[in-house]
Amino acid sequence: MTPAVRCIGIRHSFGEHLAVDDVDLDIAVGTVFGLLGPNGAGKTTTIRMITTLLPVKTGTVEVFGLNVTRRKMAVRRLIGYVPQQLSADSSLTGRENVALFARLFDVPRKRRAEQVDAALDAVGLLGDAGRPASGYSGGMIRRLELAQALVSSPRLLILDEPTIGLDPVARSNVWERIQAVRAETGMTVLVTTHYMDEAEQYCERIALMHRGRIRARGTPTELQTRLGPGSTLDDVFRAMTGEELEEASGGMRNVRATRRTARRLG
Ligand SMILES: Nc1ncnc2c1ncn2[C@@H]1O[C@H](COP(=O)(O)OP(=O)(O)OP(=O)(O)O)[C@@H](O)[C@H]1O
Repeated sequence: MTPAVRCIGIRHSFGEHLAVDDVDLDIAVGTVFGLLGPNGAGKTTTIRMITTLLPVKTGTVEVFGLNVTRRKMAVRRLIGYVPQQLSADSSLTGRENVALFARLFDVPRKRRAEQVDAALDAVGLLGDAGRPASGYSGGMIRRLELAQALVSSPRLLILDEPTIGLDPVARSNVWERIQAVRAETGMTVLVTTHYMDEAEQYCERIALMHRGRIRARGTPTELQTRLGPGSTLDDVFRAMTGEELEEASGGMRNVRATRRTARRLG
């Protein structure tokens, strides 16, 4: 069966810096796939190539068998994308925000109102849809962004760090919504995260990325079993890279990224 995503030998450089280095990925239709790694591993750059936002200069990317370079517009129609940066407008209501995306993504006019409400309902925001997003909590904003991505009924949902900066309750709430929509629609989900516990709990398959390369892949259990009983994904990461995840994701960059998110949600 044609996979939802296939990357073969993709590379991307920013100047001299090789951010994505010979990455192969195969994501089966209907899977929740986690691309894991610390800040700066190359996860966002990989995702931006899959979503057609960055050109694929080396290697090949296909989404449901469509080449992202040759069939850019067709690929975009299949994808719902929740980026790390703020994509909701705080001056608009929840419903207006989702309606804007419905227009952007060419949801047929006749079906728009119905699909906007269905997307808001799927993320548990129908009751708050008439309020300006400026009054939403961080978790509600993330769920609103999820509704924006879902309104076009994508076959592939891509989420870049969907729960960064959220408290544990809001984090599990976002995940429950993602899982419910997935169960109902059979949509494929590609998610990046550096929360290993979330990957263990919610992802069926994962790839561990570090310094531009995939260092390990498999189901969470397969990866943990390779190291022996009681191992966590943090242990796997350490064994693959020789570094602590904390160390690898530490420093100013991490602080800046967290602050950026906190500001955006605050
Ligand atoms: N526009 C850019 N210009 C220059 N360098 C960049 C750019 N975007 C990313 N990089 C660099 O490429 C590398 C990979 O970044 P990327 O954002 O893909 O990592 P990431 O795993 O998604 O981490 P994060 O969660 O912090 O975004 C990093 O070293 C980063 O500094």
